[in-house]
Amino acid sequence: MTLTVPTRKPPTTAADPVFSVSGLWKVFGPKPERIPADPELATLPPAELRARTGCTAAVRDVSFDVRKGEVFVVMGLSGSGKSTLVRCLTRLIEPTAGTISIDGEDVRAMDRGRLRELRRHRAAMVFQHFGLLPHRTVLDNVAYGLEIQGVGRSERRERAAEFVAKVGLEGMEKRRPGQLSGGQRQRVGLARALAVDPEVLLFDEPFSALDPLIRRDMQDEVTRLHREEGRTMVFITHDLAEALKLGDRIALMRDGQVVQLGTPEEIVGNPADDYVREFVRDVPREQVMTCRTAMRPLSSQDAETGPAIRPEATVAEAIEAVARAGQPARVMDDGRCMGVVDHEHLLGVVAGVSVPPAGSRAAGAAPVPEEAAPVQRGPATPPGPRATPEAV
Ligand SMILES: Nc1ncnc2c1ncn2[C@@H]1O[C@H](COP(=O)(O)OP(=O)(O)OP(=O)(O)O)[C@@H](O)[C@H]1O
Repeated sequence: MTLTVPTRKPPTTAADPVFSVSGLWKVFGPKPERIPADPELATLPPAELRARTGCTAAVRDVSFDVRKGEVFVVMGLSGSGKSTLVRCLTRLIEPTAGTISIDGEDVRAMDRGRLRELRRHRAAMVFQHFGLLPHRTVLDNVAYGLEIQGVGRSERRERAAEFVAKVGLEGMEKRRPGQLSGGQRQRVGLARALAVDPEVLLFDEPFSALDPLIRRDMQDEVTRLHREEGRTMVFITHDLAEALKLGDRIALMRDGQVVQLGTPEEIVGNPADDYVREFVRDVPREQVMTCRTAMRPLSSQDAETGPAIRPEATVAEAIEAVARAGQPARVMDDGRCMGVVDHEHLLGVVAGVSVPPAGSRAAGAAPVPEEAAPVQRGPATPPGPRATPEAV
């Protein structure tokens, strides 16, 4: 797996939730309400639940917050419940049980008018097939969402032109969707969603139909827009590399449940169970783990000199700095030395083993494996995408 993860942002710490979801269920099938209400049925494995009740629990007792300004990725294999979960947020699918709020307002209590307002102004969905209007120009397609909102013609054309430029389509305003490539059409859809200035953008696998190069371009575009605008985004994907690249936090789903919710670094560095461990086993750890995790405390034997590196720099960047300098790097935050990254600890992160702090063990002693069982790196059948051997 090749990952082009830029230096990570510091983790989002703002507690402000935009969406707040608690105990959410969506059950498809006859008399769905009885499933969450009955402790015995609620805990049946999916196949048994289907056999006994004819129901599928697409979302099972899920709770999470989406924080202001973060990219929150919902990730999982096909059928794990990602689309159902995200559609429940704006009630494009009606939840069976649980609570959802946006900025503290109860979404399940909203009437039709309020729901329409929610979907048009506050939480716009960007679909895989953008549904562009074929007979309208690029500019008019982008202006369409504003037209629905009742914005006047000259203002909406002005705003649309601004967003056409923002997604890199300047000069193509007069073309029709049929005269654009797949990637350009995606950009039009993105501009249309951005133009209505929603508080949250919900992306449903928007790039999965694109070829890999255009896909990478679009991922970079989303990263850039997010950096420039700080807009809250919920992003569905089944692609682990995409999740790690875009997500501030990732909710990893399996059979309707969130099996782990955390930063990419938490998920790769500290998988919650064997399923997650298997999922992330081929991730190039040095591109996800940061100096914050790899550093050891400063010791009295450390030299006063050496390169300085930020805590959120990736281990890959630290390896380069340490290799160039030929000595450990100091992890600096606001002029303060938080610790040191040396070649031993950096290698420990890459190998997936934890190395005790300098001075706490005899020289030459072996590093301590993270798990009791030896770390296995041989081929297996992971549930997620495979890495190419040369990329690992
Ligand atoms: N309308 C429906 N009626 C019955 N079952 C449904 C319905 N919609 C979804 N499901 C089932 O709910 C489960 C979750 O589906 P969902 O589409 O949310 O998964 P997903 O993770 O988004 O999958 P994909 O990546 O393939 O889109 C699946 O088992 C699916 O078959």
